[in-house]
Amino acid sequence: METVLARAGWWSAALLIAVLAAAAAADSGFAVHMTIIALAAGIGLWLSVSRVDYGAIARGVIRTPVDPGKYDDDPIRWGMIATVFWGMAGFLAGLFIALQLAFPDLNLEPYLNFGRVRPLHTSAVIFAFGGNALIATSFYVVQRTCRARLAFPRLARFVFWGYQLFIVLAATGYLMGVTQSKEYAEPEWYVDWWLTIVWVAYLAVFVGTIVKRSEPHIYVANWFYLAFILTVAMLHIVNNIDIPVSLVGSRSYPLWSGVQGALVQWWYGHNAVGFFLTAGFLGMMYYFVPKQAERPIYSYRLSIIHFWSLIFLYIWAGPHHLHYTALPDWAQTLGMVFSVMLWMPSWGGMINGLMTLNGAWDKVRTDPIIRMMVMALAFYGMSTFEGPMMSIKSVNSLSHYTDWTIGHVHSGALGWNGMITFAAIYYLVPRLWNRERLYSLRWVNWHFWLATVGIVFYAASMWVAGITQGLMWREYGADGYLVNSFVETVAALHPMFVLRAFGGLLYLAGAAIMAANVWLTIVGRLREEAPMRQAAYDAAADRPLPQTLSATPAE
Ligand code: HEM
Ligand code: HEM
Ligand SMILES: [Cu+2]
Repeated sequence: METVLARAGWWSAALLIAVLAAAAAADSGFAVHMTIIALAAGIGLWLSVSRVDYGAIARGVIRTPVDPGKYDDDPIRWGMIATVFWGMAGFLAGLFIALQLAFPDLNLEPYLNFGRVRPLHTSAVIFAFGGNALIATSFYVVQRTCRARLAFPRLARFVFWGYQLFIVLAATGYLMGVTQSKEYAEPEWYVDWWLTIVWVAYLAVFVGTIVKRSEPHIYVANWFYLAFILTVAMLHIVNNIDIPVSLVGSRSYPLWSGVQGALVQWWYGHNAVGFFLTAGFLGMMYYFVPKQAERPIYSYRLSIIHFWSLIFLYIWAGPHHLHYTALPDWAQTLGMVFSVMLWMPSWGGMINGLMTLNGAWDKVRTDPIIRMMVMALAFYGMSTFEGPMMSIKSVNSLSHYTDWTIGHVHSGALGWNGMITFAAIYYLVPRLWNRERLYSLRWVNWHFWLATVGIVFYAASMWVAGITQGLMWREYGADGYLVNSFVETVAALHPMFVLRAFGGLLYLAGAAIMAANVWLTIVGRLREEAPMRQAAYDAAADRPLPQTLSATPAE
């Protein structure tokens, strides 16, 4: 009883503060945000005093298995659903802005114009889709590899719900025009503060679980996850130091200004790629690839070298986003040199992942989940070759500001982050819900091909668009004047923008198939289907296998 009262007291206090802040708000964006927080607190209050067991209802809806199991998997199950949901939302927003670039009439002023939906897209895919995938998989992996239940279970639930609140505040803010205009760090100061609290709780749960482990060794995936959590905390705090104009308003001014501001921003932006989109997802790779392939990691020693060299080199490479700017030349060169060196550990990681399949390569033909993992690693390798190349100043003078960068971003994002996440989801969902298998493996294969063809359309059209743009911008006539006006370059890109949107549509369609597959697995349905490549196996049964297939690999 006492705890119910105490909880109701806390929720009421939060509700009261939010209502007062909404009433005193200096601008409408802040008022809307405080109203959202008040609503969240109101729901919390209702849940803590209500006699209806909403938890049981929720568990019924998402068919939580009765057996609680050895590990604390509830927040992971929610995280899987959130990942799929936000993924769909983020891809849809991506498709929408892609269509806006091709057909500008789609700019629906003011709430759905390109300038507002673009950060909605980037935050939805990186932080909502990627972030939920990282939090959920890290909680799964750390428990299994440490043989320990999550430390601080209440805090873990706070991390999940607090993070969703962060996403809602960020997304609604962009649509209302509440932004501090720092790319990938657009939320305003109070949303930043909230994320800091959630993130520290996340760190506490993760480290707490490692501390109470019953397995002496800390598996390498946990090192990558830990580097991701710690570094993102550091980046987030330093990049967001600012002074609010009013404590009840949404505006703020950053502490850093001028070229220092630019450097801090791109130290942040680049390492968000390095630690959010790379180190965290490598944590996923180091657990799920060996698991799905049922092979140990190719070289554990290489994984340690990979880890230390990657984190040491990444942190210096940020200035490659500021070539030919007011940033001192030596700093630009430093960024370039570290970027080129970064190629090596990146490929070390890719090779380590791919070679894990030694002795299991036949699975690429029969297991579409493995196929996705291989494709993810291939795109990881491709984008970490392309990146170092683009960081070379002379290359960057062509590629910078063009769609080449956009193509580079999406071969990493769609190919590497997307594919490895889809594979992890397909691995996890049947296990988390105690299902024999996925609803359909053949649907996974459909997803694989739609996504792959979608990426090819996206990346290829953006390479062409980028190089076209770069060359047209720099073309001088004999008279010394520029040959092309800007609008001519835009017109030249139109077909490429349409092709890119088509690629996005395919990618989204694949994800929709995944959402259906995941849901049907959760509700316990199984599609009747023959295993992949059954016909080939049946045929092979009648004749001797080719030499390469029958030979047992040397251990
Ligand atoms: C259906 C899939 C997707 C489509 C159609 C799509 C489309 C787009 C478009 C049109 C832009 C704006 C480009 C510009 O300003 O010229 C963009 C930017 C961006 N997208 Fe996507 N996107 C998709 C998926 C993703 C995913 C899954 C991620 C990350 C995991 C991602 C990350 C980004 C980032 C980081 C940017 C900003 C790039 C920059 O400023 O250089 N996108 N996207
Ligand atoms: C060795 C690894 C990598 C290096 C050295 C690298 C380098 C670069 C360079 C030089 C740019 C263009 C900067 C500009 O001209 O403005 C860039 C942009 C970008 N890269 Fe990479 N890249 C790497 C890997 C990746 C990966 C794996 C991803 C995604 C998963 C990624 C995501 C991005 C994003 C989002 C941008 C656009 C930033 C913006 O302007 O908004 N990069 N990268
Ligand atoms: Cu970078």
